[in-house]
Amino acid sequence: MVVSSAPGKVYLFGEHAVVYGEPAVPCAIERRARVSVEARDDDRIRVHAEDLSLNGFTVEYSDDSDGGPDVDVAESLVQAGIGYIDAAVEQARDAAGRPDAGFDITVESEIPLGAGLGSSAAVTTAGIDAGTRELGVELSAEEVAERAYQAELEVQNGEASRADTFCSATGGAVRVEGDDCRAMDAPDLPFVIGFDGGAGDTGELVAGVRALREEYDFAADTVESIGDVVRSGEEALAAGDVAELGELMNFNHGLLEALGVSSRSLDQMVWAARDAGAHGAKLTGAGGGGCIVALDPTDSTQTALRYTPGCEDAFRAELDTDGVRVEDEE
Ligand SMILES: Nc1ncnc2c1ncn2[C@@H]1O[C@H](COP(=O)(O)OP(=O)(O)O)[C@@H](O)[C@H]1O
Ligand SMILES: C[C@@](O)(CCOP(=O)(O)O)CC(=O)O
Ligand SMILES: [Mg+2]
Repeated sequence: MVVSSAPGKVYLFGEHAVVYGEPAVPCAIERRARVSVEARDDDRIRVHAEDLSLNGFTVEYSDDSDGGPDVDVAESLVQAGIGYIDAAVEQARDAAGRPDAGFDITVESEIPLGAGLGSSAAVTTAGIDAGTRELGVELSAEEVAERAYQAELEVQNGEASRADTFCSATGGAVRVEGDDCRAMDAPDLPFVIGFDGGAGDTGELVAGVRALREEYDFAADTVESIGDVVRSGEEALAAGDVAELGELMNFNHGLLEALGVSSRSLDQMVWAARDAGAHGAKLTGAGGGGCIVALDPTDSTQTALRYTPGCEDAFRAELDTDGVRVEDEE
């Protein structure tokens, strides 16, 4: 049995635009998904995922009953929910040259699902690491990142960047531009996260931006402008200029808003953070609902968010310099 864990992330800058080759800077945070994998004697997969509830049903997914998954919801919903785990299993089988390997899998996560904190990348990355180790294969963080990217690409219908998976695999702050992924020096940043309790569908939101970009030249220009904001953000990061970083985060949020991926509750939380004196605030991840990230070294933003309509939870997040790692091996 092997347990591996991998961190979630916030985007300081660049989500969505990164899908079209612009640079992005995600930062791993100390909230992890843990995946435990135990090889079976047969070729079956059994998944226990406490946090994955579909229409209120907790998922206990197994492919060993003739009637399909062992839950009381439509199979298509289960497949959508379980897609990342399935894709991680395929990657682990492929890496070990064991196409028929069966596993019992348990997923536990501190990362809200579909909220822009990269739960899918963390689960996929930890799953591939634990699955390959259980089969006696040890991959480097970069190899896990590559396979996790292929898995996300498959589940998200060919629409994914390397940003989430590389960040989750290596930890720290990273810079991703197309296939070029590298670690970045970053000062300790005072992240505050606001969560509206909701979720957005990454695949659908990415498809929406693609459609806008194809329909309007100014939407394509907006995507390129996000790239310009990221390049300025890199300079501010190198200079440790937190006030400038905040300004640029505000700008980045405005451009994402223009691309239609914000929501009323995300905007309310962004404004509450700015009113409370945060250096800046923006949505993180695909949007549609979920989380915002603000920079504030004081408690003001967290307190203000707690009283903001639409905000369900507000918490601080520390940069996690650790990427994917083994927690337990028997
Ligand atoms: N704890 C978990 N257990 C099982 N699957 C999970 C878990 N967390 C995330 N996932 C998978 O990731 C999907 C959410 O990913 P996504 O829409 O990309 O949002 P995000 O990556 O921002 O959290 C879920 O629908 C599910 O398939
Ligand atoms: C919108 C996007 O840039 C980030 C999605 O992040 P998340 O899955 O919402 O955490 C898509 C991608 O980079 O694959
Ligand atoms: Mg995701």
